[in-house]
Amino acid sequence: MRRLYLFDTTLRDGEQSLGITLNVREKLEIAKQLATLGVDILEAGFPASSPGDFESVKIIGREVKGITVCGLTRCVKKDIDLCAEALKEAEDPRIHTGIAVSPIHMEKKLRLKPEQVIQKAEEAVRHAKKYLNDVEFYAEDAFRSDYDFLAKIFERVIAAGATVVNIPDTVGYATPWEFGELVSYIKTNVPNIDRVKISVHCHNDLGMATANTLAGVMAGADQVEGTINGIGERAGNTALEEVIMAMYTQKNRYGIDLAVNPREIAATSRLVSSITGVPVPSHKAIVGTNAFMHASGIHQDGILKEKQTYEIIDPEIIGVPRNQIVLSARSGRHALKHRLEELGYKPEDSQMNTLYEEFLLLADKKQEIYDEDLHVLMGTGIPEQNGIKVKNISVATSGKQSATAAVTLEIQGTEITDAAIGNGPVDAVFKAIDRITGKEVRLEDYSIKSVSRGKEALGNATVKIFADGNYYVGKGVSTDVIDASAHAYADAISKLN
Ligand SMILES: CC(=O)SCCNC(=O)CCNC(=O)[C@H](O)C(C)(C)COP(=O)(O)OP(=O)(O)OC[C@H]1O[C@@H](n2cnc3c(N)ncnc32)[C@H](O)[C@@H]1OP(=O)(O)O
Ligand SMILES: CC(C)C(=O)C(=O)O
Ligand SMILES: [Mg+2]
Repeated sequence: MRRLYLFDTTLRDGEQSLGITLNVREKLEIAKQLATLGVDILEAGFPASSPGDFESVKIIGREVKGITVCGLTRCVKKDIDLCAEALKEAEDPRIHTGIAVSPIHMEKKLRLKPEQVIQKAEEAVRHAKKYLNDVEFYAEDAFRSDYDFLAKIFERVIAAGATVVNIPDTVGYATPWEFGELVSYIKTNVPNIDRVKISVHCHNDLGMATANTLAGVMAGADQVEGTINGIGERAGNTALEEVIMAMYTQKNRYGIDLAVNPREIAATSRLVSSITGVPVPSHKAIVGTNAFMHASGIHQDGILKEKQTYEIIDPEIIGVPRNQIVLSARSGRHALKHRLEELGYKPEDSQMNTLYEEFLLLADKKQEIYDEDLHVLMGTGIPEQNGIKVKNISVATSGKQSATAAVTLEIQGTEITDAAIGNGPVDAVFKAIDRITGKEVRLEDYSIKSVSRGKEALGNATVKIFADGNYYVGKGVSTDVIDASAHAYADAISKLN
Protein backbone atom coordinates (compact mmCIF):
# COMPACT_ATOMS: atom_id res chain seq x y z
CA MET A 1 0.00 0.00 0.00
CA ARG A 2 1.25 3.49 -0.85
CA ARG A 3 0.77 6.09 1.93
CA LEU A 4 -0.85 9.37 0.87
CA TYR A 5 -0.42 12.35 3.23
CA LEU A 6 -3.31 14.77 3.74
CA PHE A 7 -2.40 18.42 4.15
CA ASP A 8 -5.33 20.51 5.33
CA THR A 9 -5.28 24.25 4.63
CA THR A 10 -8.83 25.13 5.70
CA LEU A 11 -7.44 27.59 8.25
CA ARG A 12 -5.04 29.27 5.78
CA ASP A 13 -6.14 29.02 2.12
CA GLY A 14 -9.73 28.28 3.23
CA GLU A 15 -9.75 31.38 5.37
CA GLN A 16 -8.63 33.38 2.29
CA SER A 17 -12.25 32.99 1.05
CA LEU A 18 -13.81 36.41 0.63
CA GLY A 19 -15.47 37.51 3.86
CA ILE A 20 -14.16 34.82 6.23
CA THR A 21 -12.23 36.03 9.26
CA LEU A 22 -11.93 33.56 12.09
CA ASN A 23 -10.81 34.39 15.60
CA VAL A 24 -8.34 32.27 17.58
CA ARG A 25 -11.06 30.35 19.47
CA GLU A 26 -12.87 29.47 16.24
CA LYS A 27 -9.64 28.35 14.53
CA LEU A 28 -8.66 26.20 17.51
CA GLU A 29 -12.05 24.48 17.51
CA ILE A 30 -11.70 23.63 13.80
CA ALA A 31 -8.07 22.55 14.29
CA LYS A 32 -9.04 20.10 17.04
CA GLN A 33 -11.73 18.60 14.83
CA LEU A 34 -9.26 18.29 11.93
CA ALA A 35 -6.93 16.38 14.26
CA THR A 36 -9.84 14.09 15.18
CA LEU A 37 -10.55 13.59 11.47
CA GLY A 38 -6.92 12.51 11.19
CA VAL A 39 -5.32 14.81 8.60
CA ASP A 40 -1.52 14.51 8.67
CA ILE A 41 -0.58 18.17 8.34
CA LEU A 42 -2.58 21.18 9.43
CA GLU A 43 -1.70 24.57 7.94
CA ALA A 44 -2.82 26.87 10.73
CA GLY A 45 -2.22 30.27 9.10
CA PHE A 46 0.24 32.84 7.82
CA PRO A 47 1.91 34.21 10.97
CA ALA A 48 3.37 37.34 9.27
CA SER A 49 -0.05 38.35 8.00
CA SER A 50 -1.46 39.76 11.26
CA PRO A 51 -1.07 39.47 15.05
CA GLY A 52 -4.31 37.43 15.08
CA ASP A 53 -2.93 34.93 12.57
CA PHE A 54 0.36 34.71 14.49
CA GLU A 55 -1.56 33.99 17.71
CA SER A 56 -3.71 31.33 16.01
CA VAL A 57 -0.68 29.44 14.68
CA LYS A 58 1.00 29.73 18.09
CA ILE A 59 -2.01 28.46 20.05
CA ILE A 60 -2.83 25.66 17.61
CA GLY A 61 0.83 24.56 17.68
CA ARG A 62 0.74 24.52 21.46
CA GLU A 63 -2.65 22.82 21.91
CA VAL A 64 -3.07 20.41 19.02
CA LYS A 65 -0.78 17.40 19.33
CA GLY A 66 -0.15 14.25 17.31
CA ILE A 67 -0.18 16.15 14.00
CA THR A 68 2.22 18.30 11.97
CA VAL A 69 1.33 21.98 12.41
CA CYS A 70 2.50 24.24 9.63
CA GLY A 71 2.67 27.97 8.93
CA LEU A 72 2.94 29.72 5.54
CA THR A 73 5.53 32.35 4.61
CA ARG A 74 6.83 34.23 1.61
CA CYS A 75 10.53 33.89 0.77
CA VAL A 76 11.10 36.75 3.17
CA LYS A 77 13.31 36.39 6.27
CA LYS A 78 10.95 38.35 8.53
CA ASP A 79 8.01 36.05 7.56
CA ILE A 80 10.14 32.97 8.31
CA ASP A 81 11.37 34.35 11.67
CA LEU A 82 7.76 35.04 12.73
CA CYS A 83 6.61 31.64 11.55
CA ALA A 84 9.36 29.85 13.45
CA GLU A 85 8.51 31.89 16.55
CA ALA A 86 4.80 31.03 16.24
CA LEU A 87 5.61 27.32 15.86
CA LYS A 88 8.01 27.18 18.84
CA GLU A 89 5.72 25.06 21.00
CA ALA A 90 4.46 22.78 18.22
CA GLU A 91 5.26 19.10 18.65
CA ASP A 92 5.99 18.53 14.94
CA PRO A 93 6.38 21.93 13.20
CA ARG A 94 6.72 22.63 9.49
CA ILE A 95 7.52 25.91 7.69
CA HIS A 96 5.86 26.21 4.28
CA THR A 97 7.80 28.81 2.31
CA GLY A 98 7.83 29.60 -1.37
CA ILE A 99 7.63 32.05 -4.24
CA ALA A 100 5.92 32.44 -7.60
CA VAL A 101 7.64 30.78 -10.57
CA SER A 102 5.52 31.54 -13.66
CA PRO A 103 6.81 34.16 -16.15
CA ILE A 104 3.83 36.48 -15.54
CA HIS A 105 4.19 36.36 -11.75
CA MET A 106 7.97 36.77 -11.79
CA GLU A 107 8.00 39.63 -14.28
CA LYS A 108 4.83 41.56 -13.41
CA LYS A 109 4.25 40.84 -9.71
CA LEU A 110 7.64 40.09 -8.17
CA ARG A 111 9.56 42.15 -10.74
CA LEU A 112 12.46 39.72 -10.44
CA LYS A 113 14.61 37.85 -12.94
CA PRO A 114 14.27 34.03 -12.81
CA GLU A 115 17.77 33.62 -11.30
CA GLN A 116 16.89 36.14 -8.54
CA VAL A 117 13.76 34.09 -7.77
CA ILE A 118 15.88 30.95 -7.43
CA GLN A 119 18.27 32.76 -5.10
CA LYS A 120 15.42 34.00 -2.89
CA ALA A 121 13.98 30.48 -2.78
CA GLU A 122 17.31 28.91 -1.78
CA GLU A 123 17.97 31.58 0.86
CA ALA A 124 14.48 31.16 2.31
CA VAL A 125 14.79 27.38 2.60
CA ARG A 126 18.27 27.68 4.16
CA HIS A 127 16.97 30.30 6.60
CA ALA A 128 13.98 28.15 7.58
CA LYS A 129 16.28 25.14 8.07
CA LYS A 130 18.13 27.12 10.78
CA TYR A 131 14.96 26.81 12.86
CA LEU A 132 13.62 23.35 12.06
CA ASN A 133 14.06 20.37 9.80
CA ASP A 134 10.70 20.08 8.04
CA VAL A 135 10.55 22.74 5.31
CA GLU A 136 8.06 22.59 2.45
CA PHE A 137 8.71 24.73 -0.62
CA TYR A 138 5.79 25.92 -2.79
CA ALA A 139 6.33 27.03 -6.37
CA GLU A 140 3.37 29.37 -6.75
CA ASP A 141 1.65 29.20 -10.15
CA ALA A 142 3.75 26.13 -11.02
CA PHE A 143 1.27 24.95 -13.64
CA ARG A 144 1.83 28.10 -15.76
CA SER A 145 5.61 28.01 -15.31
CA ASP A 146 8.31 26.88 -17.70
CA TYR A 147 8.82 23.25 -16.63
CA ASP A 148 12.60 23.32 -17.10
CA PHE A 149 12.75 26.33 -14.79
CA LEU A 150 10.43 24.62 -12.31
CA ALA A 151 12.67 21.54 -12.29
CA LYS A 152 15.71 23.77 -11.75
CA ILE A 153 14.24 25.65 -8.79
CA PHE A 154 13.12 22.37 -7.20
CA GLU A 155 16.61 20.93 -7.66
CA ARG A 156 18.12 23.95 -5.88
CA VAL A 157 15.65 24.03 -2.95
CA ILE A 158 16.10 20.29 -2.43
CA ALA A 159 19.87 20.88 -2.27
CA ALA A 160 19.15 23.67 0.26
CA GLY A 161 17.27 21.22 2.48
CA ALA A 162 13.57 21.27 1.48
CA THR A 163 11.75 18.13 2.65
CA VAL A 164 8.60 18.60 0.52
CA VAL A 165 8.16 20.30 -2.87
CA ASN A 166 4.69 21.61 -3.57
CA ILE A 167 3.30 21.93 -7.13
CA PRO A 168 0.36 24.35 -7.00
CA ASP A 169 -2.10 25.06 -9.78
CA THR A 170 -2.65 28.43 -8.14
CA VAL A 171 -5.21 29.75 -10.62
CA GLY A 172 -7.03 26.48 -11.32
CA TYR A 173 -6.04 26.42 -15.00
CA ALA A 174 -5.03 22.78 -15.42
CA THR A 175 -6.95 19.80 -16.72
CA PRO A 176 -6.31 16.36 -15.21
CA TRP A 177 -4.16 14.86 -17.98
CA GLU A 178 -1.96 17.99 -18.17
CA PHE A 179 -1.57 18.14 -14.41
CA GLY A 180 -0.67 14.45 -14.24
CA GLU A 181 1.96 15.05 -16.96
CA LEU A 182 3.45 17.91 -14.94
CA VAL A 183 3.86 15.73 -11.84
CA SER A 184 5.43 12.96 -13.97
CA TYR A 185 7.79 15.52 -15.53
CA ILE A 186 8.96 16.66 -12.09
CA LYS A 187 9.38 13.07 -10.93
CA THR A 188 11.62 12.23 -13.87
CA ASN A 189 13.53 15.49 -14.37
CA VAL A 190 14.48 16.69 -10.88
CA PRO A 191 17.65 15.16 -9.43
CA ASN A 192 17.18 13.74 -5.92
CA ILE A 193 13.41 14.11 -6.11
CA ASP A 194 13.08 10.73 -4.40
CA ARG A 195 14.63 12.26 -1.25
CA VAL A 196 11.59 14.53 -0.76
CA LYS A 197 7.82 14.29 -0.84
CA ILE A 198 5.88 15.74 -3.77
CA SER A 199 2.76 17.69 -2.85
CA VAL A 200 -0.08 18.91 -5.09
CA HIS A 201 -2.20 21.98 -4.37
CA CYS A 202 -5.06 22.65 -6.79
CA HIS A 203 -7.66 25.40 -7.15
CA ASN A 204 -11.13 24.99 -8.53
CA ASP A 205 -11.51 27.82 -11.06
CA LEU A 206 -12.52 25.36 -13.81
CA GLY A 207 -14.23 22.96 -11.40
CA MET A 208 -11.36 20.49 -11.74
CA ALA A 209 -9.49 20.77 -8.46
CA THR A 210 -10.34 17.27 -7.21
CA ALA A 211 -9.81 15.66 -10.63
CA ASN A 212 -6.43 17.39 -11.02
CA THR A 213 -5.41 16.38 -7.51
CA LEU A 214 -6.25 12.74 -8.24
CA ALA A 215 -4.33 12.92 -11.52
CA GLY A 216 -1.36 14.20 -9.49
CA VAL A 217 -1.68 11.30 -7.07
CA MET A 218 -1.86 8.78 -9.91
CA ALA A 219 1.33 10.34 -11.33
CA GLY A 220 3.09 9.79 -8.01
CA ALA A 221 2.35 12.71 -5.65
CA ASP A 222 2.84 11.78 -1.98
CA GLN A 223 0.80 14.58 -0.42
CA VAL A 224 -2.45 16.35 -1.33
CA GLU A 225 -3.49 19.79 -0.13
CA GLY A 226 -7.06 20.96 0.23
CA THR A 227 -9.76 22.33 2.47
CA ILE A 228 -12.92 21.02 4.06
CA ASN A 229 -15.98 21.81 1.91
CA GLY A 230 -13.56 23.09 -0.75
CA ILE A 231 -13.57 26.63 0.63
CA GLY A 232 -10.79 28.98 -0.41
CA GLU A 233 -9.61 31.90 -2.51
CA ARG A 234 -12.00 32.63 -5.46
CA ALA A 235 -13.67 29.35 -6.53
CA GLY A 236 -11.96 27.49 -3.71
CA ASN A 237 -9.49 24.65 -3.22
CA THR A 238 -9.64 20.91 -3.66
CA ALA A 239 -12.31 19.57 -1.27
CA LEU A 240 -10.42 17.19 1.00
CA GLU A 241 -13.53 15.12 1.75
CA GLU A 242 -13.82 14.39 -1.99
CA VAL A 243 -10.20 13.21 -2.20
CA ILE A 244 -10.60 11.11 0.94
CA MET A 245 -13.71 9.37 -0.35
CA ALA A 246 -12.34 8.96 -3.89
CA MET A 247 -9.37 7.18 -2.35
CA TYR A 248 -11.52 5.28 0.12
CA THR A 249 -13.94 3.95 -2.48
CA GLN A 250 -11.06 3.07 -4.81
CA LYS A 251 -8.62 1.82 -2.16
CA ASN A 252 -8.44 -1.70 -3.49
CA ARG A 253 -8.05 -0.55 -7.08
CA TYR A 254 -5.20 1.89 -6.41
CA GLY A 255 -3.72 0.54 -3.20
CA ILE A 256 -3.56 3.92 -1.47
CA ASP A 257 -3.54 4.17 2.30
CA LEU A 258 -4.76 7.16 4.32
CA ALA A 259 -4.63 7.77 8.07
CA VAL A 260 -8.01 9.52 8.28
CA ASN A 261 -11.17 8.43 10.02
CA PRO A 262 -13.90 8.98 7.37
CA ARG A 263 -16.61 8.82 10.07
CA GLU A 264 -15.58 12.32 11.14
CA ILE A 265 -16.14 13.85 7.68
CA ALA A 266 -19.77 14.94 8.16
CA ALA A 267 -19.09 16.42 11.61
CA THR A 268 -16.02 18.28 10.32
CA SER A 269 -17.93 19.67 7.35
CA ARG A 270 -20.78 20.86 9.59
CA LEU A 271 -18.39 22.53 12.02
CA VAL A 272 -16.47 24.36 9.27
CA SER A 273 -19.70 25.56 7.67
CA SER A 274 -21.16 26.63 10.97
CA ILE A 275 -18.08 28.55 12.14
CA THR A 276 -17.20 30.17 8.80
CA GLY A 277 -20.81 30.98 7.91
CA VAL A 278 -20.23 29.50 4.42
CA PRO A 279 -23.15 27.17 3.66
CA VAL A 280 -22.56 23.80 2.00
CA PRO A 281 -24.65 23.57 -1.22
CA SER A 282 -27.27 20.82 -0.82
CA HIS A 283 -25.95 18.99 -3.91
CA LYS A 284 -22.27 19.20 -2.86
CA ALA A 285 -20.49 15.86 -3.32
CA ILE A 286 -20.05 13.84 -0.10
CA VAL A 287 -21.22 16.50 2.39
CA GLY A 288 -24.30 18.13 0.78
CA THR A 289 -27.59 17.35 2.55
CA ASN A 290 -28.91 15.74 -0.66
CA ALA A 291 -25.78 13.66 -1.31
CA PHE A 292 -27.47 10.50 0.01
CA MET A 293 -31.13 11.31 -0.76
CA HIS A 294 -33.01 9.55 -3.52
CA ALA A 295 -35.91 11.46 -5.03
CA SER A 296 -37.28 9.79 -8.14
CA GLY A 297 -39.39 6.62 -8.24
CA ILE A 298 -37.05 4.47 -10.33
CA HIS A 299 -34.12 5.32 -8.04
CA GLN A 300 -36.18 4.70 -4.88
CA ASP A 301 -37.32 1.36 -6.28
CA GLY A 302 -33.70 0.41 -7.02
CA ILE A 303 -32.48 1.51 -3.56
CA LEU A 304 -35.23 -0.47 -1.81
CA LYS A 305 -34.24 -3.60 -3.75
CA GLU A 306 -30.47 -3.14 -3.39
CA LYS A 307 -28.79 -0.02 -1.95
CA GLN A 308 -25.73 -0.27 -4.18
CA THR A 309 -27.83 0.28 -7.32
CA TYR A 310 -27.64 4.03 -6.72
CA GLU A 311 -25.35 4.39 -3.69
CA ILE A 312 -21.57 4.25 -4.10
CA ILE A 313 -20.91 5.24 -0.49
CA ASP A 314 -22.68 3.99 2.61
CA PRO A 315 -23.54 7.32 4.33
CA GLU A 316 -22.68 5.81 7.71
CA ILE A 317 -19.04 5.61 6.59
CA ILE A 318 -18.80 9.40 6.67
CA GLY A 319 -20.89 9.76 9.83
CA VAL A 320 -24.33 10.33 8.30
CA PRO A 321 -26.55 7.72 9.95
CA ARG A 322 -29.55 6.14 8.29
CA ASN A 323 -32.55 7.42 10.21
CA GLN A 324 -34.68 4.64 11.64
CA ILE A 325 -36.50 6.24 14.57
CA VAL A 326 -38.96 9.08 14.06
CA LEU A 327 -38.73 11.44 17.01
CA SER A 328 -41.71 13.53 18.11
CA ALA A 329 -43.24 14.98 21.27
CA ARG A 330 -44.44 11.45 22.04
CA SER A 331 -40.88 10.07 22.24
CA GLY A 332 -39.14 9.42 25.53
CA ARG A 333 -35.62 9.88 26.88
CA HIS A 334 -34.43 6.47 25.66
CA ALA A 335 -35.34 7.20 22.06
CA LEU A 336 -33.78 10.66 22.26
CA LYS A 337 -30.55 9.32 23.79
CA HIS A 338 -30.37 6.46 21.28
CA ARG A 339 -30.68 8.82 18.31
CA LEU A 340 -28.17 11.29 19.78
CA GLU A 341 -25.68 8.46 20.22
CA GLU A 342 -26.29 7.30 16.64
CA LEU A 343 -25.45 10.85 15.56
CA GLY A 344 -22.12 10.61 17.40
CA TYR A 345 -22.95 12.58 20.55
CA LYS A 346 -22.20 11.19 24.00
CA PRO A 347 -24.79 12.81 26.28
CA GLU A 348 -24.15 12.20 30.01
CA ASP A 349 -27.07 10.79 32.00
CA SER A 350 -26.96 13.97 34.11
CA GLN A 351 -27.50 16.07 30.93
CA MET A 352 -30.47 14.06 29.71
CA ASN A 353 -33.20 15.74 31.79
CA THR A 354 -32.32 19.21 30.56
CA LEU A 355 -31.86 18.00 27.00
CA TYR A 356 -35.20 16.20 27.13
CA GLU A 357 -36.99 19.34 28.38
CA GLU A 358 -35.46 21.39 25.53
CA PHE A 359 -36.35 18.62 23.09
CA LEU A 360 -40.00 18.62 24.23
CA LEU A 361 -40.26 22.41 23.90
CA LEU A 362 -39.14 22.07 20.28
CA ALA A 363 -41.15 18.92 19.60
CA ASP A 364 -44.34 20.65 20.74
CA LYS A 365 -43.81 23.20 17.96
CA LYS A 366 -43.02 20.60 15.30
CA GLN A 367 -44.61 17.38 14.15
CA GLU A 368 -41.33 15.60 13.68
CA ILE A 369 -37.84 16.17 15.02
CA TYR A 370 -35.15 15.66 12.41
CA ASP A 371 -31.41 15.08 12.82
CA GLU A 372 -30.73 18.70 11.91
CA ASP A 373 -32.95 19.78 14.87
CA LEU A 374 -30.91 17.52 17.16
CA HIS A 375 -27.62 19.02 15.98
CA VAL A 376 -29.00 22.43 16.89
CA LEU A 377 -30.24 21.08 20.24
CA MET A 378 -26.72 19.80 20.96
CA GLY A 379 -25.23 23.18 20.22
CA THR A 380 -23.61 22.47 16.84
CA GLY A 381 -24.40 25.63 14.98
CA ILE A 382 -25.75 27.60 17.94
CA PRO A 383 -23.26 30.34 18.63
CA GLU A 384 -22.21 31.27 22.11
CA GLN A 385 -23.73 34.63 22.90
CA ASN A 386 -20.60 36.21 24.38
CA GLY A 387 -21.73 39.10 26.50
CA ILE A 388 -24.87 40.08 24.50
CA LYS A 389 -28.08 38.13 24.98
CA VAL A 390 -31.37 38.80 23.21
CA LYS A 391 -34.00 38.75 25.96
CA ASN A 392 -37.12 40.00 24.20
CA ILE A 393 -38.34 41.27 20.83
CA SER A 394 -41.65 42.72 19.80
CA VAL A 395 -42.32 43.84 16.28
CA ALA A 396 -45.23 45.76 14.71
CA THR A 397 -45.63 45.94 10.95
CA SER A 398 -48.24 47.67 8.87
CA GLY A 399 -48.32 46.18 5.42
CA LYS A 400 -46.02 47.97 3.00
CA GLN A 401 -45.12 50.70 5.50
CA SER A 402 -42.15 50.69 7.82
CA ALA A 403 -41.97 48.39 10.83
CA THR A 404 -41.28 49.16 14.48
CA ALA A 405 -39.29 46.91 16.78
CA ALA A 406 -38.70 47.02 20.54
CA VAL A 407 -35.72 44.93 21.63
CA THR A 408 -34.39 44.06 25.08
CA LEU A 409 -30.76 42.95 25.29
CA GLU A 410 -28.82 41.76 28.30
CA ILE A 411 -25.30 43.12 28.14
CA GLN A 412 -22.96 41.94 30.88
CA GLY A 413 -25.88 41.25 33.20
CA THR A 414 -27.79 44.51 32.59
CA GLU A 415 -31.03 44.56 30.61
CA ILE A 416 -31.47 47.48 28.20
CA THR A 417 -34.51 48.12 26.02
CA ASP A 418 -34.81 50.42 23.03
CA ALA A 419 -36.95 50.72 19.91
CA ALA A 420 -36.41 51.71 16.29
CA ILE A 421 -38.23 52.08 13.02
CA GLY A 422 -36.91 50.18 10.03
CA ASN A 423 -37.52 49.20 6.47
CA GLY A 424 -39.24 45.94 7.44
CA PRO A 425 -39.15 44.02 10.73
CA VAL A 426 -35.60 42.63 10.47
CA ASP A 427 -34.17 46.07 9.65
CA ALA A 428 -36.11 47.58 12.59
CA VAL A 429 -34.72 44.92 14.96
CA PHE A 430 -31.14 45.48 13.74
CA LYS A 431 -31.53 49.26 14.16
CA ALA A 432 -32.87 48.82 17.70
CA ILE A 433 -29.85 46.60 18.51
CA ASP A 434 -27.53 49.29 17.07
CA ARG A 435 -29.15 51.88 19.33
CA ILE A 436 -28.65 49.70 22.40
CA THR A 437 -25.05 48.64 21.70
CA GLY A 438 -23.97 52.01 20.28
CA LYS A 439 -21.65 50.16 17.87
CA GLU A 440 -21.01 51.50 14.38
CA VAL A 441 -21.40 48.52 12.06
CA ARG A 442 -22.23 48.05 8.40
CA LEU A 443 -24.42 45.12 7.42
CA GLU A 444 -22.59 43.27 4.61
CA ASP A 445 -24.69 40.18 4.19
CA TYR A 446 -27.75 38.57 5.68
CA SER A 447 -29.35 35.25 4.92
CA ILE A 448 -31.87 32.95 6.49
CA LYS A 449 -32.25 29.32 5.64
CA SER A 450 -34.06 26.37 7.05
CA VAL A 451 -31.79 23.98 8.95
CA SER A 452 -34.45 21.37 9.49
CA ARG A 453 -37.63 20.22 7.81
CA GLY A 454 -41.34 20.60 8.40
CA LYS A 455 -43.67 23.59 8.63
CA GLU A 456 -42.09 24.75 11.90
CA ALA A 457 -38.55 24.28 10.61
CA LEU A 458 -35.75 25.97 12.50
CA GLY A 459 -34.48 29.06 10.71
CA ASN A 460 -30.72 29.55 10.69
CA ALA A 461 -29.83 33.22 10.21
CA THR A 462 -26.35 34.30 9.18
CA VAL A 463 -25.30 37.90 9.41
CA LYS A 464 -22.04 39.37 8.20
CA ILE A 465 -21.09 42.82 9.45
CA PHE A 466 -18.13 45.10 8.81
CA ALA A 467 -16.70 47.10 11.71
CA ASP A 468 -13.26 48.36 12.80
CA GLY A 469 -11.79 47.22 9.45
CA ASN A 470 -12.85 43.58 9.90
CA TYR A 471 -15.69 41.26 8.95
CA TYR A 472 -17.59 39.42 11.68
CA VAL A 473 -20.05 36.59 11.12
CA GLY A 474 -22.89 35.87 13.54
CA LYS A 475 -25.38 33.03 13.61
CA GLY A 476 -28.75 32.54 15.23
CA VAL A 477 -31.18 29.65 15.24
CA SER A 478 -34.87 29.75 16.14
CA THR A 479 -38.27 28.63 14.87
CA ASP A 480 -38.99 32.37 14.52
CA VAL A 481 -37.03 34.04 11.71
CA ILE A 482 -37.02 37.49 13.35
CA ASP A 483 -35.72 35.95 16.58
CA ALA A 484 -33.05 33.98 14.65
CA SER A 485 -32.01 37.19 12.84
CA ALA A 486 -31.77 39.18 16.10
CA HIS A 487 -29.61 36.45 17.68
CA ALA A 488 -27.34 36.35 14.62
CA TYR A 489 -26.89 40.14 14.61
CA ALA A 490 -26.22 40.22 18.38
CA ASP A 491 -23.78 37.31 17.98
CA ALA A 492 -21.83 39.17 15.27
CA ILE A 493 -21.70 42.37 17.35
CA SER A 494 -20.58 40.45 20.43
CA LYS A 495 -17.44 39.42 18.51
CA LEU A 496 -16.30 43.05 18.22
CA ASN A 497 -13.69 44.04 20.79
C1 LIG B 1 -1.21 31.89 -3.62
C2 LIG B 1 -1.42 32.28 -2.22
O1 LIG B 1 -2.42 31.94 -1.64
S1 LIG B 1 -0.17 33.14 -1.46
C3 LIG B 1 -0.77 33.49 0.16
C4 LIG B 1 -1.73 34.63 0.14
N1 LIG B 1 -1.94 35.04 1.48
C5 LIG B 1 -1.80 36.30 1.85
O2 LIG B 1 -1.57 37.19 1.07
C6 LIG B 1 -1.95 36.52 3.34
C7 LIG B 1 -2.44 37.89 3.67
N2 LIG B 1 -1.48 38.90 3.23
C8 LIG B 1 -0.95 39.83 4.03
O3 LIG B 1 -1.26 39.91 5.22
C9 LIG B 1 -0.01 40.81 3.40
O4 LIG B 1 -0.19 40.80 2.00
C10 LIG B 1 1.47 40.48 3.76
C11 LIG B 1 1.70 40.71 5.26
C12 LIG B 1 1.85 39.05 3.41
C13 LIG B 1 2.44 41.39 2.99
O5 LIG B 1 2.00 42.71 3.12
P1 LIG B 1 2.85 43.92 2.48
O6 LIG B 1 4.25 43.82 2.96
O7 LIG B 1 2.11 45.16 2.80
O8 LIG B 1 2.91 43.63 0.91
P2 LIG B 1 1.76 43.49 -0.19
O9 LIG B 1 0.84 42.39 0.21
O10 LIG B 1 1.13 44.79 -0.49
O11 LIG B 1 2.63 43.06 -1.46
C14 LIG B 1 3.28 41.83 -1.48
C15 LIG B 1 4.80 41.99 -1.57
O12 LIG B 1 5.40 40.71 -1.36
C16 LIG B 1 6.07 40.28 -2.58
N3 LIG B 1 5.84 38.85 -2.64
C17 LIG B 1 4.69 38.21 -2.98
N4 LIG B 1 4.86 36.89 -2.83
C18 LIG B 1 6.12 36.71 -2.40
C19 LIG B 1 6.85 35.56 -2.07
N5 LIG B 1 6.27 34.36 -2.09
N6 LIG B 1 8.14 35.69 -1.67
C20 LIG B 1 8.72 36.92 -1.61
N7 LIG B 1 8.05 38.06 -1.90
C21 LIG B 1 6.77 37.94 -2.29
C22 LIG B 1 5.41 41.08 -3.68
O13 LIG B 1 6.22 41.16 -4.80
C23 LIG B 1 5.22 42.42 -2.96
O14 LIG B 1 6.50 42.99 -2.87
P3 LIG B 1 6.80 44.58 -3.12
O15 LIG B 1 6.18 45.25 -1.92
O16 LIG B 1 8.28 44.68 -3.13
O17 LIG B 1 6.15 44.93 -4.41
C1 LIG C 1 0.74 29.39 -1.11
C2 LIG C 1 0.45 28.41 -2.18
C3 LIG C 1 0.70 27.02 -1.73
C4 LIG C 1 -0.96 28.54 -2.64
O1 LIG C 1 -1.87 28.62 -1.87
C5 LIG C 1 -1.21 28.50 -4.09
O2 LIG C 1 -0.28 28.59 -4.89
O3 LIG C 1 -2.41 28.40 -4.45
MG1 LIG D 1 -3.77 28.15 -2.81
